[in-house]
Amino acid sequence: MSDASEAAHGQRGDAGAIGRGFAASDGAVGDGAAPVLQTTGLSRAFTQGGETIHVLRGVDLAIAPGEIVALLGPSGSGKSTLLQAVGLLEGGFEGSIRIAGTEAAKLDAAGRTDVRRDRLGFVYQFHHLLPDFDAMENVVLPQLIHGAERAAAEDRATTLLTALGVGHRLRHRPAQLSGGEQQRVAVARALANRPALVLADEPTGNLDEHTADRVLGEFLRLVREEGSAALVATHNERLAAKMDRVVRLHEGVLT
Ligand SMILES: Nc1ncnc2c1ncn2[C@@H]1O[C@H](COP(=O)(O)OP(=O)(O)OP(=O)(O)O)[C@@H](O)[C@H]1O
Repeated sequence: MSDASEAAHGQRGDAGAIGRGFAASDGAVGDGAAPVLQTTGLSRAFTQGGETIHVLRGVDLAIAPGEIVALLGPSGSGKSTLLQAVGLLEGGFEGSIRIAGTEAAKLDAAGRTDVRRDRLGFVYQFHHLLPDFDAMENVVLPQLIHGAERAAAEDRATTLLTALGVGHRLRHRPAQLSGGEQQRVAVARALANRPALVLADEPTGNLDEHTADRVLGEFLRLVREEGSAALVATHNERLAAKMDRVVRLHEGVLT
């Protein structure tokens, strides 16, 4: 995937071909009862300056289709590390990650890119929108990369951006949008290709409390309407309580 298309998806990671259909699977895809995400014994350690930190120490997590799960934990507890692992953005972990039935360990770089593009949506604390493109194009581009026709992609972008309350800002570039508006565009982009699972890392962390509440409320409503599942890392207990389930990272495992 080119830098531009990675950025269009709001993701980073290893390279792979654009426009190839997602085919790799070893089982549960299409089975509505199967988890969209299942990690088993997921572990990750970092060695720095001779010291090894065991950040994840056997994380077992299953998320059902359409389920919205809050991932809580203090700073440094490993929330971002967990999201990067399940987003197939980082290697170096042990254990199993299955996304819609596909075992990540069995995928090569191109296969991981396909899963990210076809199954996952990403929202970060900072929007990572393409600065030279307006709101509409930021939501259209990932759909074009995914193989959509431009007219259909523009219709969907307009629908999503309007549902998020930024339908009057379609032709504004990111720098011409407020922080809350930028995050709403990032949410629309994450949902554009109807991902099975949205991974959100402090999606409202850079917004004031009032705006964070509104954007998170709109994010949750839209994710529910779209039928996607979500794993949302946050420090905020109050925001976490609005989700279907709360899991907590403590000393490398979920409690
Ligand atoms: N590439 C890396 N090399 C070395 N250590 C790392 C690396 N990435 C993360 N860590 C360490 O792993 C631990 C967990 O980091 P992580 O960013 O996952 O925490 P977090 O819960 O998301 O924190 P925050 O809420 O502050 O964003 C931290 O102690 C961090 O220093």
